[in-house]
Amino acid sequence: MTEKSEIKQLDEKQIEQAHLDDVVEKIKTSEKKLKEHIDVAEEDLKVINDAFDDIHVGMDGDAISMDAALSIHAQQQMLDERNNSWHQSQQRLGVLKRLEKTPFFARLDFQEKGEPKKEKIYIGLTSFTDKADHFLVYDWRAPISSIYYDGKLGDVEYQTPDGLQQVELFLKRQFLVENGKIQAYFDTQETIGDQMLLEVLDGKSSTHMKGIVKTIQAEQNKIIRDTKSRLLFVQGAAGSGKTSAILQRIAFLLYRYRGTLTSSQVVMFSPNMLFNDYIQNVLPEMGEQNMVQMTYGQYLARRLPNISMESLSQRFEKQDNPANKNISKFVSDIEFFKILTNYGQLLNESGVSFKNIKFKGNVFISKERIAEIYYSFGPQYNLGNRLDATVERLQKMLRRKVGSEMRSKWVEEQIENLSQEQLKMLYNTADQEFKNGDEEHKFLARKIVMAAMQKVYSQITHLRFLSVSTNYLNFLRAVPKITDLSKYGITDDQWKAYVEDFIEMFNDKQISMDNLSPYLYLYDLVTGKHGELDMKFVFIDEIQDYTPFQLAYLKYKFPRARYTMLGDLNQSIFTKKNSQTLLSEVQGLFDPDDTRVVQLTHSYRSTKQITDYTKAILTNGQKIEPFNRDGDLPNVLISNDEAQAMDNVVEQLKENDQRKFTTAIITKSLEESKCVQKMLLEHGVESTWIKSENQRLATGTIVLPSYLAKGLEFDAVIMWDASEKKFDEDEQQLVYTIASRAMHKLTIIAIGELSELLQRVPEEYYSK
Ligand SMILES: Nc1ncnc2c1ncn2[C@@H]1O[C@H](COP(=O)(O)OP(=O)(O)OP(=O)(O)O)[C@@H](O)[C@H]1O
Repeated sequence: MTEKSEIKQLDEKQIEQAHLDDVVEKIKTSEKKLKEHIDVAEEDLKVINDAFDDIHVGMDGDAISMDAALSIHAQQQMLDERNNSWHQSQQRLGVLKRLEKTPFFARLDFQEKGEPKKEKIYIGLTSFTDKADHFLVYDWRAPISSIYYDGKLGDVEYQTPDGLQQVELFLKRQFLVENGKIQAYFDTQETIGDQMLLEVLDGKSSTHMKGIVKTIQAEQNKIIRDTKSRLLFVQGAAGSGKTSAILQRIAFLLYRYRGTLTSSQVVMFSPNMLFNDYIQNVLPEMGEQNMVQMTYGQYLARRLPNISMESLSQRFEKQDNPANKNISKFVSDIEFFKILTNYGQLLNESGVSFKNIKFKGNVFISKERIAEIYYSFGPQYNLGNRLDATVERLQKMLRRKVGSEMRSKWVEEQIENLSQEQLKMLYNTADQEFKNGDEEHKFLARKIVMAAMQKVYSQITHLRFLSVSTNYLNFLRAVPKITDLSKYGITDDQWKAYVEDFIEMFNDKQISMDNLSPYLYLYDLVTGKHGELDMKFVFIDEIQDYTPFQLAYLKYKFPRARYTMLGDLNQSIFTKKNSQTLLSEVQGLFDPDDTRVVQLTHSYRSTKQITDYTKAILTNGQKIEPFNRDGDLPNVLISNDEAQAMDNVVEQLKENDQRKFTTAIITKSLEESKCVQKMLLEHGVESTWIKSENQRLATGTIVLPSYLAKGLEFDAVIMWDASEKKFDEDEQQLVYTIASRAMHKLTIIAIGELSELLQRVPEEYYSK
């Protein structure tokens, strides 16, 4: 830089700083007003609450006058309103506090086509006005802000709710602001300058994910602002910012559809609960509420509270023989979903199984009778209303039985044996009078029968007469008759064994992941449950670990939602699926005109050296472009035995600690992670063993199995035991997933010979 331009920069920086100071002042004024507002609201709340207490005190006994009831209602309404307003003000105050530290991170100078004047705007985390329509800061999600993320200088356009708008862009300036001070600024020609991104990416990892508003890349911006697609399918390399982008997308949607979309209408399915914890701060930091968040397993499991399903580690460590693999593939595919859907239609004519309804140990309404009733309704009925009509009929039958049951022996006996205490309980009032003994007898008999029948009544309403498991079993048994299993490389005997397996597990109150979704789908079909119509956006992260059946089922459960599915077909660690087929199967569920597929190819997480190395692990992977950030070559440490390998780990940890890197030691299995943590302790090294997804990430060194590392990242990763024969050829994607968690430093530990999967990485990509 010449001396002159340096001075110019200095002046310019001072001018920008003065402007920033001015904005901060105004933000502070606004905060002050808001605080006053909050104080008043709190005072009001206190007054209303006190008044509430007075009303309660004024009530005598449990009888409550109409006036009091009305008054309570009015107070409650007021309370709710004030509470809401208090809550909103608090939230806004939180956002302003953050804005105060970094009021804006970018400036745009432009002129709209057809407008006489040039404009200058600043962009920040949220909009800020000091008077009506006078924007000192524009929200990063405002339509105009879009050109900051994807426009070059010159003629550019951006999408507004009314259509495309054209502008000429003269200046795009980025600011690095810390605690209200501009540290540096860059004027960039293209999209977000690499310089700024480099600053951000060079930072350290943490136990919680960070937002990326300041440096959203053009390719990510497309995903974030998409409002058209019914299915937005994002394939992105490890570390390409898929998760980051969708969290920004959720924030964008909540902004764009403010007033019609609430955070409870957005659901995100994530790979495990550890990951949920990892990302939970991103939205609140942008002043938005978190969406509904769960794992697919959790979503299903809550419907079968008494049955335990396969855990992540069981799923991961299951050793499948070839026959099981074929069956697993068959029951996971769309074809199987269709078979089940068609089977559901056949059930409208015959085949649904029921259980006897019992009363006092005897069959009260037999299953055959129930089936007769169920199929007595004409073909215009579907499964759902057929069941409703049956319930109604059964309840009617129950009511009709009351009379005859009242005359039965057990009732007689019970009345005779009633104690005074019990009698009192049965009477409506303590001094209830009857015309004669007969009337009293009848009264008591009815009471007793009704009480006993209440249980049956609720069994009927809760559909206990429907045998869900038998119906599922019937279906499984019918499969060989419906389709030719040999087409899928499955013999009849193998299928029989699969069915037997289901029975055995079910008797043990367990169900496999393969059976779980079809089981619930059949249940939904029979009970006629339609999905959750109110859900507007569904996000599915790590899509490669879902089966097509599961995705089809989710689509059935959220029929009106728009879907964003993201994944890295290079990281299928559960399904080991051929990536392209998954994509085409998913696309088959949606209208092609409403589908958009986006590829993110740049990998931001890791240094160029690490990305080059991990990329070389994949033999036929998706496209990956490293981001040009410099670091060490990955180091591969090969030792003769376990003790030496452990020494290597300890040495590496020391070095990482010195460089202030947080290290994760990632092992293949859960068992190994346990051993490693124990051995570390024997060496006097403290670490946290993450053994279940219900834990939280800890600071300091952690040890965890591969399948829990999904979606996470760490300054440094030590891959424990990439020895020969440790990984099968089809576990390439698993090795890739482990290695690609590293941001700044990757170390591979092996004993004896290095795994074949890593031997093919060219030598120039690592140091030995
Ligand atoms: N535009 C960006 N600006 C700054 N940092 C970014 C950007 N995009 C991604 N990153 C960073 O890159 C890292 C990886 O992002 P993220 O975890 O979202 O990727 P991913 O595609 O979900 O990865 P994976 O599939 O490996 O789990 C994170 O540290 C994230 O903050």
